[in-house]
Amino acid sequence: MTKFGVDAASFYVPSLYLEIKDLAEKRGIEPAKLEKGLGLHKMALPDVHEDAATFAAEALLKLIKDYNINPKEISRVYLGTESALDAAKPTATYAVQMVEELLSGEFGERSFKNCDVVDMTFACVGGVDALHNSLDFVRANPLKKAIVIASDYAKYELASSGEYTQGGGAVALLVSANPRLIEIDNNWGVATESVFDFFKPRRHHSKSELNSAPENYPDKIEVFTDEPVFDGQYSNQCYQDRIREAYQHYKEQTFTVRPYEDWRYLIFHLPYAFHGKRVFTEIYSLENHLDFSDAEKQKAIAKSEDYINFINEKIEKSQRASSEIGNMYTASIFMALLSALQTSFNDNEDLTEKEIGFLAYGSGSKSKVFVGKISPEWKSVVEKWNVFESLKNRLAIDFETYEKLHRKQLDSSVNPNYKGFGLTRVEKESPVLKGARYYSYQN
Ligand SMILES: CC(=O)CC(=O)SCCNC(=O)CCNC(=O)[C@H](O)C(C)(C)COP(=O)(O)OP(=O)(O)OC[C@H]1O[C@@H](n2cnc3c(N)ncnc32)[C@H](O)[C@@H]1OP(=O)(O)O
Repeated sequence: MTKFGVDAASFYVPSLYLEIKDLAEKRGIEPAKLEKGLGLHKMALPDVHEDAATFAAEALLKLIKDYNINPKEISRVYLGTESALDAAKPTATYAVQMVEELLSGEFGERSFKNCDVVDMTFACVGGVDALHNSLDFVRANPLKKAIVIASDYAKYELASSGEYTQGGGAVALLVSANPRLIEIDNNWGVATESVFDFFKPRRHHSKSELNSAPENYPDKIEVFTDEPVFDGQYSNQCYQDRIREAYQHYKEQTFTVRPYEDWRYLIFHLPYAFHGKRVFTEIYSLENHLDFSDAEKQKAIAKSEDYINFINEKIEKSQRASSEIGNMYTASIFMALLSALQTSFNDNEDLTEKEIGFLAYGSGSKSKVFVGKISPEWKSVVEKWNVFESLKNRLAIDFETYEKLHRKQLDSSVNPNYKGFGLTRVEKESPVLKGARYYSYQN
């Protein structure tokens, strides 16, 4: 029987970061809470010229180059994002155009001309929705290939309780038959409930509240902001509830008992590095008939030797990249996979035929639980990544620069050696092009 899944993968993380201890010091937070309590070390930040479209374009370009893909062979580019730049024109169109123009010498003009391009939005689970959809597509059309991109900038209000869980970047996946990285099984546990744990409504702002309102804006305007309305502890609870329900749904469909025991890695959506291990205690307790009825008992389970051994074996390696990057919203779950596989690769572990369990979550809210099996050729895909080496080649910025970047008060790139895709201009004058975004590539 033909197998379907992820044939290749690439990622992009912006070159700037802020040390979490610098943020902790300025905000009067104990660094140990962030480092040892939540697993945070560095927070990736977009430079002045970067956004979710340039992140996506960088990951797409890398995928095409590293795995010798001809864009004309790609039938779909589906982008999961909750950092869309426009409420009508998909961010994916900007990313595809950037790559098309850069590669026109090699592949001719409009190499994605016959490609179906669209964005999918459901908070952090939108990338998994794009993957699910693209897998259905290749299962129905086994000779065709799709690219899924997950790209986001996780931005929170300055000095809010979300500020230390910021981050950003993108992951791109090639989806096809006979995949070289991981085959994805077609059983999906799903759980949905409409809640307000984290969302980005249209909000009324007065001009003075906005960092970058143009001169001629009316005093009260309605805008999408890139900073969410959220309730942190409630969002943790919604995440825990949805993954429990989706995991249960997965079990009902697959007639499995304690499936997580067969999974080499548990790959979670990670809003911060330690989130997966903090919330999985409930499923672990249910599966092992442990008393989870009050906070004290829950703490005891989290601190038990059995649970700590379980984390060290099945979760810890997936957290490592997150500690260095922070939240990537839609891309976080895929980066957790890259982190685990890169670590196994570096440790010379043979993962062939090993099962990987995925527990995805998007606020608002939905979870999907699904399983993959590592392909025999997985190392030929992973050898292109160098996840941890590439994260070492970034530039630390100071707290003052971070605040200015956040407030959009800077005009030129912070990284003096910046190269790659960048926003060059947003049209302000022409009535028929007002708001149009123009990008270029800097060598
Ligand atoms: C947004 C998405 O991407 C979608 C989702 O996943 S929703 C779920 C996550 N929600 C978010 O990320 C929303 C934005 N972020 C936030 O709201 C908040 O940053 C947060 C909810 C993630 C964390 O909230 P918080 O109140 O700062 O932290 P809190 O939940 O109390 O946890 C602190 C941890 O540090 C530990 N800690 C505190 N001080 C410590 C110290 N000195 N040394 C070691 N550990 C310490 C605490 O014990 C606690 O860990 P345990 O519960 O495991 O013991």
